Amino acid sequence: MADTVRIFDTTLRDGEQSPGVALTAQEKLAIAEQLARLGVDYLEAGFPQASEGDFDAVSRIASSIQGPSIVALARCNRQDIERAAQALEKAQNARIHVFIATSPIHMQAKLRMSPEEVLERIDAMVRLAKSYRDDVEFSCEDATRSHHDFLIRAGRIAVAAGASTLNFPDTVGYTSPREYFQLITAMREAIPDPDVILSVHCHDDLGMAVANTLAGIEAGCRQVEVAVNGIGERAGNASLEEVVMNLTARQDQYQVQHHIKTQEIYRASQLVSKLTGMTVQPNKAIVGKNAFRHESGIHQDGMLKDRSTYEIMTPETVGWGLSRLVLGKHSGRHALRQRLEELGLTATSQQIDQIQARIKELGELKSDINDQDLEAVWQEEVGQMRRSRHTELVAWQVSTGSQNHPVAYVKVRVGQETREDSGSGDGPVHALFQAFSRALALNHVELTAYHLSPISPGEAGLATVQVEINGYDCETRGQASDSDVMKATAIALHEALSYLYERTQNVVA
Ligand SMILES: CC(=O)SCCNC(=O)CCNC(=O)[C@H](O)C(C)(C)COP(=O)(O)OP(=O)(O)OC[C@H]1O[C@@H](n2cnc3c(N)ncnc32)[C@H](O)[C@@H]1OP(=O)(O)O
Ligand SMILES: CC(C)C(=O)C(=O)O
Repeated sequence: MADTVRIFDTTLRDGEQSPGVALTAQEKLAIAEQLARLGVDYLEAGFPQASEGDFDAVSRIASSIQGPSIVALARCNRQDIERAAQALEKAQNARIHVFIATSPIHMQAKLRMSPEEVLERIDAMVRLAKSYRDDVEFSCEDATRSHHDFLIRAGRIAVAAGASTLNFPDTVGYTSPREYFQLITAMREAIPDPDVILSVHCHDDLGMAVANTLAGIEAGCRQVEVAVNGIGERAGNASLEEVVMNLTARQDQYQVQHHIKTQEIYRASQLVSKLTGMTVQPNKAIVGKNAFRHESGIHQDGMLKDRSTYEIMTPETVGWGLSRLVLGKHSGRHALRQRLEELGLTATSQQIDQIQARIKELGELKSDINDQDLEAVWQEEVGQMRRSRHTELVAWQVSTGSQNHPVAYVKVRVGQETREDSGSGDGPVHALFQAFSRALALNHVELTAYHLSPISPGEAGLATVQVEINGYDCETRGQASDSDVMKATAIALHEALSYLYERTQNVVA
């Protein structure tokens, strides 16, 4: 184990701190399931004290996800730690992650605490966390702008109080590989206990997060905190896929093992991108659309003669799965099942029928159904984005143009009853929203956000629509993918509003 680096994924905590990203508990569960398939050792599910939604998401992940140890973040105060412990109650394996800043600027300007007060707080709060969970991690926020002597004192106190992992974050993405190597080396010399794991958590403000993380490993860190697609606060965190593939492709250099099933990387990247709405740049290492594409003649010639002339790893290693079966409207159930299996997705016979019907509809519009399309359909028919089955969308219609005000008509089935209604609005989305609200007799609802993202930019693929609706003391979301943007909009609106309808009728658990 000494030479195994633990992968601590913080996509759902620091990743969700990306400006503009807010995931529902259901979306977090879908990502958590994929992270478990990916094989992360630690899954930081959130910061329970931050909101009821965060608490709920951490609790749901803690009670349903098997495999990784589930982590909850807490400041060095009693309420945060108790809330984290409560959220983790049902987890088989769990860790409380306690942090406080140790740099002069953070202690003086932000915490307004003296260094001695900070040390006392670490001692008391790590002990408190330890009283709830055996596994406690302590992080010195802004470690790379902290004095080494102070970090050593803080680290020793945390270990004496029960922490078994010490994390030294480069919170503001300020350090360099050489400097970070020196910092971690100094910590390892001062705290040589092999049972205490040293950890890195690097931000990308100067584009150095992955390089600094690797320097930390070279200096002896055996835990890395990373996020899928490198998302996170400001410029983001070190990207999971880049760190892991460095360790894999450059085994000769780093000589450490990890537990990641690299074939699950691409799917994790796609899911996170889709649910967060943060698109992956085409030239992004490992998971960008162009990462394994070769354009120029000399490269293509080399590739045809021997792939290793221009590929230091194969796309299959990270799950790009070069599809050997082209899916389309003529595809049968066997081909669908096989491709789903290749993608690691399971479905019952009945679900395969539903997926096939959707694929045939899509195949009428698009000749080449790609894996993203298939996964989007799978998510909606089988996965965590499964549609509500309590109310059914029977029909919808929207009319708009330069000469007429946008109007919409909808027909929904609620139990045995069929309801029809219409609405008008400033635009077609608003008109549909009004029509659904009326049909479901929801008087106090507001459409607060509408996001549209093409899954395959530039291609005739599926567009994903996400809507957010407030009402009845609840904030809910709907999401749907279709090649017809208005159809996706109608399905997403119906999804979110029927959830609210079910709440008002107390059908939702
Ligand atoms: C580096 C990181 O990524 S740290 C994690 C960042 N993540 C988040 O902030 C999650 C989202 N945050 C939130 O929802 C809110 O900030 C909450 C619920 C946590 C706190 O909200 P509020 O009580 O309104 O406080 P606010 O955020 O304005 O200020 C933070 C307070 O925590 C204190 N604090 C900050 N870090 C710590 C810490 N590690 N330990 C103890 N206290 C801390 C600050 O000094 C400030 O205290 P003050 O109110 O006495 O001045
Ligand atoms: C809470 C810690 C680990 C953090 O996110 C940071 O310092 O960036």
